[in-house]
Amino acid sequence: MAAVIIDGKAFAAKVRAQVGAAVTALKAQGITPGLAVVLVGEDPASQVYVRNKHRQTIEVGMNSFEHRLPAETPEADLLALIAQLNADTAVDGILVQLPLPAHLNAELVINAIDPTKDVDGFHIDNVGKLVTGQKSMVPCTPLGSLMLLRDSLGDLNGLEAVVIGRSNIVGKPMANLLLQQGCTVTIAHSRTRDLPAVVRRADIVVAAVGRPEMVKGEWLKPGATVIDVGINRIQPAGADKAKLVGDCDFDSCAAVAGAITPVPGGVGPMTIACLLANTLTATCRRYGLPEPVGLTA
Ligand SMILES: Nc1nc(=O)c2c([nH]1)NC[C@@H]1CN(c3ccc(C(=O)N[C@@H](CCC(=O)O)C(=O)O)cc3)C=[N+]21
Repeated sequence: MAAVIIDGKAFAAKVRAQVGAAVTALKAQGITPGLAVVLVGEDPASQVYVRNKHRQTIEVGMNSFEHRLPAETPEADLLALIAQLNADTAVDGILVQLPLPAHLNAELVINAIDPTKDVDGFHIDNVGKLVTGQKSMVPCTPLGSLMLLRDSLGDLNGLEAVVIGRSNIVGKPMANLLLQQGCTVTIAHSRTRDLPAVVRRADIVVAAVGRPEMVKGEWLKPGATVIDVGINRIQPAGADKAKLVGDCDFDSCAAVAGAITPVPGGVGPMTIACLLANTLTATCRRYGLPEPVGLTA
């Protein structure tokens, strides 16, 4: 069996086009959504992401406010910037790029963001709302993954889903979204006994562990839908260039799965598209306008 390759790049372009059309309509009413991105320090990977976010924010017609702070920024200064962005009426969404330098308390910083502007969905209010099924801002990577799953499978009710990874930014919110969709959800992690046997039950596998090519095709139930959230830069032996791989061993998984997301070109582009979708949603809620259709959980 050869799996369908889920084209996250193309799907993300469609999401951005829908966001762009909605932004055009908002602008006709005098509203321009604004996204503020805060980057502390000079992590090279983070710089690339922040640049991509900035470019795509402009492309959909939103205002992009970038704040680059030195790595040694005191916590009080960062909190002061967040307070300023919370109060700024031109700012509808705020994202503080993670990871933060070690001297900064990420939990404290995230929870200082106005939850209605928390387009990452990491604020404790949004986490609590997601878990209890209240309207919230939903983390971008899980939201993007859910959009791809719904597009591939339609109704998810009753399906067995295994999420590998229990992080606050992917594993836990993903599991909650799938539960809300009526899936029977298992969260597997580094302490899980016999991971291959657990994965073999799954109609849906979401791999978010950060271990290059860990999930093998032999682990999968034939026909399973595989969402690979991993983005790992590896240096293949003998090659001079680093290569991007997921948490799934793509070739062996694609031979068994019914559908699978590639890396790159799968979940990654959906993450940024959903950041823009969340910024649009936050703007609509703020002005009491109808929310965009199909861009929320
Ligand atoms: N507060 C916060 N929110 C985030 O959402 C957040 C963050 N911090 N810190 C870093 C991670 C990482 N992240 C990615 C976004 C897009 C791609 C993406 O577009 N990837 C492309 C290729 C990227 C490449 O070539 O390096 C792809 O998979 O096709 C990847 C990773 C968002 N993050």
